[in-house]
Amino acid sequence: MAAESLLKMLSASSTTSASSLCNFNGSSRRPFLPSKSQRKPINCRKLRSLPSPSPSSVSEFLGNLRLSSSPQLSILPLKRRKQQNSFTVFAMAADEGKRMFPLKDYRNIGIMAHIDAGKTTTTERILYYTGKNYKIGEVHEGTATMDWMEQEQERGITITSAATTAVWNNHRINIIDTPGHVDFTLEVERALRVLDGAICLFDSVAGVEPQSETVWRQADKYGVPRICFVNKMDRLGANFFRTRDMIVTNLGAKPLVIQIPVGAEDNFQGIVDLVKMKAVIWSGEELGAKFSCEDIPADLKQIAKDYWAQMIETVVELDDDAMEKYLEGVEPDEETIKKLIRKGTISGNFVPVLCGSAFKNKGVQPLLDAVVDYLPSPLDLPAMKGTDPENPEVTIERAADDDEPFAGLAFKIMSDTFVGSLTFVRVYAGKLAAGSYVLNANKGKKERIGRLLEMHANSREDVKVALAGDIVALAGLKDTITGETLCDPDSPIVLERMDFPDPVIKVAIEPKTKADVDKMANGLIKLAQEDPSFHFSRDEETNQTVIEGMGELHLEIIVDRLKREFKVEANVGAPQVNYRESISKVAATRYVHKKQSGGAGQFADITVRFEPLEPGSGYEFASEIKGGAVPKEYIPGVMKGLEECMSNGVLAGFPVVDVRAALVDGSYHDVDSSVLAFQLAARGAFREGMRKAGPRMLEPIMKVEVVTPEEHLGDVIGDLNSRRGQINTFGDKPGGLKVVDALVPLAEMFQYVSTLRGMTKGRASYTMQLAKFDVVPQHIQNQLSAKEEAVTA
Ligand SMILES: Nc1nc2c(ncn2[C@@H]2O[C@H](COP(=O)(O)OP(=O)(O)OP(=O)(O)O)[C@@H](O)[C@H]2O)c(=O)[nH]1
Repeated sequence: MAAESLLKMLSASSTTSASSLCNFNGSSRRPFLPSKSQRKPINCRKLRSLPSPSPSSVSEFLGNLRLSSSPQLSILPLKRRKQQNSFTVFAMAADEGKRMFPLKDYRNIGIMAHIDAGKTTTTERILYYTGKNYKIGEVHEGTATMDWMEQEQERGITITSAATTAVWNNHRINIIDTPGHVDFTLEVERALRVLDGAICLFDSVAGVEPQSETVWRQADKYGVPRICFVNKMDRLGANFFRTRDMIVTNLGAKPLVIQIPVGAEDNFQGIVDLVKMKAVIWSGEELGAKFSCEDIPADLKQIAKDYWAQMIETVVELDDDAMEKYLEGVEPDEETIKKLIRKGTISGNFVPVLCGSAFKNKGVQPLLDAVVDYLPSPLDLPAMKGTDPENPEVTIERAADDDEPFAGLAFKIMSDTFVGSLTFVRVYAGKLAAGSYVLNANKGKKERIGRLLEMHANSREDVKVALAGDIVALAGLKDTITGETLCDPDSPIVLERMDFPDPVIKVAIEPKTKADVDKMANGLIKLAQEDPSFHFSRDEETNQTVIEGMGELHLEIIVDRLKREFKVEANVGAPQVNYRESISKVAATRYVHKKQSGGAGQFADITVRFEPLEPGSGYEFASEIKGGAVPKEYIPGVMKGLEECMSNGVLAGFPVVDVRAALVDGSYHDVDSSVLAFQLAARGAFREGMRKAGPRMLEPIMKVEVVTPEEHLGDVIGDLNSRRGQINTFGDKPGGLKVVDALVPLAEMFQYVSTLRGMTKGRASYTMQLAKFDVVPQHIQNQLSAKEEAVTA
């Protein structure tokens, strides 16, 4: 929101319904005071009197005004006239490029959860309590301006945007969006790549669910420090302690219980804060409901003591001094406990566990306090690593510091109604200025930064400069796609790339009319730019366009977006599995490419050894030539020839994976040899060598979890067996439900949703995710090869 419009809005307001929300940290939320050198008064308005300017309501009112505005602005109370019950407010803006929030007060976080665990509800509550975006709307009831209406309209977008900024206790919290559905695992992956810490949300009835396990492992992979929030404590069947146990058994993690619930289900009232050894009890369920800090209820005193002791014994282990004192009978004070919880969380020793009910507005403020207290700032994490684009062997580091050369990572591209397409960038080091040129280090191309936008809870704002630690959306980039590095052209660096999973499913798609042909091509290019797990290509044999993605839902959404956003009507074929091809043994082959048909001849002689690699290794090429048997200048020809073939296996034309090809020997002719001749020889060597190396087909195997009422259990299992499923475990879920875990080939899972619905009268549900690639049974491999032969004949 522009500073001027914020001030207009402020001066239009006369009262606010300040509820006396006590600050959980004990102190009131004091407005943030920038240092003198950072201040640049842009305007000043005197606000009229507050109805009851008690210290807490004044402080909260000011906090609300400030928090709902941009973090670039600060609202400062300068004068409070006791007799007149009024005070004066200044709005201040930091100079462009100067920090309002020191980097140590930044938190870049994501909220990760299984579908329906309450991520959206919790995020909404966080935005409410940090920005009071809805309250501000109420303040202006009746005085709404067109400006405000526009903001309101935009709110839907900003809330669903890839990142939004909020402020809590003088800390800037950037919240990065992560979806719950497994087809969009990639979205979670790329969010994890750029965030510094995460809240893992669990449904206290269901406990740790399959998608929570997946995102947990992803967070492990990126070493992301986490805190857990056991949500939905108000639901029938809520069980905090069972969820805590599942964090141990299902995730193999070490939970540190720092809160226990007061009551559960209908009677859920609040929490016991074990750090303070106080109960926090909410008096209502509505947004902004009051809470009070009280003594721990008598029936919880013992259990609170036990968990307190567990917590203390765990944290003092991190500090010799604290441990020694504790052994001597001196309990650590609150500050020390918090410091040690923070240390252990950031180093991954344990995960603090909290609880609440986002829906009933209980537990959200302490959760925000925990984000500030325990999750890391960019300064707590190691410097970002990258490589020199000219020399990938050379590692370069960029510390989180405004004075370092600029380096940022594009982690999401999103179409936007207002500015076309937005590229979300995490700035790791240095400064990024609107209107400047940066280098796309992956492509070696310069890009001009048109606009820089900061997304807030209820607004978006043009900023001139983004600083280390910021997450901003850039408008106007032409060539940059997700996962690429933008950097200072004078100090190039390629940051560690994100891993993008390869698509596992594909469908043919055909424009309905000629008019749709160009529109479809344009739409597909844009969608593939946004989403690296979506690919499209032209199948030369069938002359069809093929789109590939992570699941049926993923592709359904792509087709739907083509229709809605790009106005393309298309016919869509049946989904097919993206098989892979690999080999089972080592084989070497010699291939001589020789042609003498008048004019210059062609000669290349190579020996290539093909070796199977570990699953997930992809394809590798190596030259083991000694003594110049194949001159250096011809080796790229061999590499290219082999690489071309790797997308087209010898069995049924599927991509080849987990293979190492080593050029081990060869010979050449002074006149007739050329790069092209070696390229053609490599193709011949591939065809022959792969056949000798025991080629085999691999298929995606899904981990499927079905939750069903007991009476349909038999049908569900019988059906999974008929789909080549391998049942792994059975279990119980609250409410008399049974849970079945199985591994089933993706090829057998198309349209499973409707079969399951029919079989159980809509009472069962399932989730599935890619578990591994496995060898296709011989009879199915034969069928697929025969099909391929028929197409190519
Ligand atoms: N009883 C109860 N219901 C909740 C709570 N939090 C969320 N819900 C409800 O659970 C359902 C799912 O909540 P969402 O916030 O949409 O969950 P989500 O994790 O964002 O879901 P996806 O975006 O689909 O992954 C909604 O009906 C919410 O009202 C809670 O604390 N208690």
